[in-house]
Amino acid sequence: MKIATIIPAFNEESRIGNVINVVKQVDIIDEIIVVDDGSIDMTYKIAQDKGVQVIRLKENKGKGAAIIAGINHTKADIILLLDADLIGLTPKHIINLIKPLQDKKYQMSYGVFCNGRFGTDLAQKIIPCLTGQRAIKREIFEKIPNLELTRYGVEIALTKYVKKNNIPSIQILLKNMTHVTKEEKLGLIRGLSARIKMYWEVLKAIKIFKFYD
Ligand SMILES: O=c1ccn([C@@H]2O[C@H](COP(=O)(O)OP(=O)(O)O)[C@@H](O)[C@H]2O)c(=O)[nH]1
Ligand SMILES: O=C(O)[C@@H](COP(=O)(O)O)O[C@H]1O[C@H](CO)[C@@H](O)[C@H](O)[C@H]1O
Repeated sequence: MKIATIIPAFNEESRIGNVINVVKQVDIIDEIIVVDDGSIDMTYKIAQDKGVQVIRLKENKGKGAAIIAGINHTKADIILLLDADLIGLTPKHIINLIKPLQDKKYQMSYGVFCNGRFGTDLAQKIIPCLTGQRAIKREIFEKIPNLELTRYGVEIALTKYVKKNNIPSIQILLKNMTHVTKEEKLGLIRGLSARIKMYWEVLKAIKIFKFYD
């Protein structure tokens, strides 16, 4: 089974290189696709210089659209989604996410931070489905309408669909991992505002995808 890693990235110039370096160490990964979602920093150039496939969206269309743009660029059977701002990612984390699908026991795995940092651990303990670290069979994406419109709601849409259709999925603990928060990226005020916008998009996805309930 072909495996493609898709990394949606919006203004991640100082973080994306580390994530790409780790993915490149995992030899079961056939493709690495970074989707630059309308960044205004050097995300595109840094990813390109790492020698991976980079898709550049002319304007920011949101995480859901970025992921779909990446999926439309590959024929891989298994899609590994990773955020561009991860801290502590190792090849073992990646293999642990992919193995349940390679063994054909599950069609989706989703990673939950633990022993990383209190804040990000807690956030994912409270709402484990809000995680960008997932391995998913490609055909699942093809069955969910309008994923490209979900922005930060993409994880909700995926989770709802999998639950609604009793698709076997498994939670994978991502030990000693965390990610850079919006406040750390943008400062307190802009970070908080971006967080509120994110949770609004998540709530909209819960409402839109209600019929998957
Ligand atoms: O409009 C957006 C917003 C976010 N992202 C990417 O989606 C991932 C998760 O976003 P973010 O880090 O903001 O979410 P958080 O992990 O902070 O909830 C990161 O790789 C972002 O660069 C994106 O591609 N487009
Ligand atoms: O962990 C969380 O509470 C949120 C917000 O993380 P930040 O503190 O803003 O980095 O991030 C999760 O939810 C997002 C929306 O579904 C996903 O895009 C992230 O991948 C996920 O880490």
